[in-house]
Amino acid sequence: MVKICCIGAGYVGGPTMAVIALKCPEIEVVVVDIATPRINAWNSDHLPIYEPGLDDVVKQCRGKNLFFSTDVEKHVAEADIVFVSVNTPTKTQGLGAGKAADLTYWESAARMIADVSKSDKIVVEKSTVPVKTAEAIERILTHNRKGINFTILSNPEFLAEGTAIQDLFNPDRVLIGGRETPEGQKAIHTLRDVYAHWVPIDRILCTNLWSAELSKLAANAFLAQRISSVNAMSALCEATGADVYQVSHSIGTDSRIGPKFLNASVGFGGSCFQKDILNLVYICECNGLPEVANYWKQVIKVNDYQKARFVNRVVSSMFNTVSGKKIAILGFAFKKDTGDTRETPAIDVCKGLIGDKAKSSIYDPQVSEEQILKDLSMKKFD
Ligand SMILES: NC(=O)C1=CN([C@@H]2O[C@H](COP(=O)(O)OP(=O)(O)OC[C@H]3O[C@@H](n4cnc5c(N)ncnc54)[C@H](O)[C@@H]3O)[C@@H](O)[C@H]2O)C=CC1
Ligand SMILES: O=C(O)[C@H]1O[C@H](OP(=O)(O)OP(=O)(O)OC[C@H]2O[C@@H](n3ccc(=O)[nH]c3=O)[C@H](O)[C@@H]2O)[C@H](O)[C@@H](O)[C@@H]1O
Repeated sequence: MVKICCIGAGYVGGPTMAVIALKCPEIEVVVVDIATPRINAWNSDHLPIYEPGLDDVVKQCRGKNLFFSTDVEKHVAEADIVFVSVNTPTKTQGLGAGKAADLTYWESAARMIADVSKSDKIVVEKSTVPVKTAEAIERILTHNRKGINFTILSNPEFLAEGTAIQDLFNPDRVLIGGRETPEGQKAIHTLRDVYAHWVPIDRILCTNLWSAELSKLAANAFLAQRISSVNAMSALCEATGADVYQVSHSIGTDSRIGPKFLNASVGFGGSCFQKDILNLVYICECNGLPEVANYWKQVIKVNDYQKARFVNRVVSSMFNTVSGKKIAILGFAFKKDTGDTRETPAIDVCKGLIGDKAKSSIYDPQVSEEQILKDLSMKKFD
């Protein structure tokens, strides 16, 4: 029996592994995490994340071939394939602070894998990481390998929160990058066979390691860039009397542009778009490409502009002050069908309104009052 262990029971690790377990009944999947409350929640009736359809999938396979555990070392040691799906937030201190990805969690997971392994393993980068991370991880893994062979693959995840289960059941593509060596190609085939249980083979794209790593950052940058483009247009629409919905629809019917991701908004949020673009900007700067870095930086600048513009419009439309005025804010998470508030534009909007002394009443069916208060009390980079 093939054994899979996934390090990191978060928004990606949990749903992804639950779907692998469901679709591959002959594979044992164990999701491990250092956060005991999170693992306890995965083992309870109240899963730690809200995602439509997730409860059903977990209920079908938990205790059969899907397990959640805090015994990280034991399950990593026993696994044939180790997915690493730990968080890779923006660095808040030191070199590259405010831009570069913080790989502390990744590095400590890699060191632990190297320490506890007693058999050959395929180590899969599931987290979004800077291009060339696999090279550094390989160095860590092979440093004290005691004759053990580690083969590293990049298999970035493209699910969106709120539709994770649907995206995992029916992905546009699965991307697997590996070394162009016999061992690398063999590992790619092993992982491809896992996904081939339910994903048509022509949707499983196999590339070299660096293309897979960079494609993930590029995909998020392109998606976010569309939103900033339409949001920039929305400012011009407001100035000229054009209607941004009509403009979006009109351009989206051009099959070369396509209709998706053209909804003007208060700005994109979520744990990844901003983080991944900042990371891309940093990589460009490190590679001596300031023009390319500046191009992508603009996507974030327009997003910040859109959030500020929204608050200013609300305030100016109410006689230039919202002081003492009661404002209802419906929805606090960064999008519908999730309870995730990481980088939600609602934080900037609420802070802007509260800063002007509005009396805000905030409600979101998936976000607790405690979480809202915590988010509103934090400074950026807390
Ligand atoms: N959230 C999303 O929709 C998507 C996220 N990603 C990427 O996937 C990665 C994970 O993201 P999320 O699941 O959202 O993060 P998360 O923060 O929800 O989960 C990460 C988990 O890893 C655990 N962890 C950290 N270090 C550990 C260690 N050494 N050993 C065991 N557990 C450890 C943490 O306790 C946490 O529960 C990130 O790189 C992110 O950019 C990619 C696609 C979609
Ligand atoms: O790497 C990641 O974390 C993921 O990031 C995004 O997924 P996610 O952030 O979960 O959600 P999206 O549906 O992409 O929405 C992101 C933000 O953009 C906003 N948005 C989206 C679409 C649009 O047309 N306009 C717009 O403002 C949403 O409201 C939301 O705040 C990508 O869509 C996923 O493919 C990727 O795997």
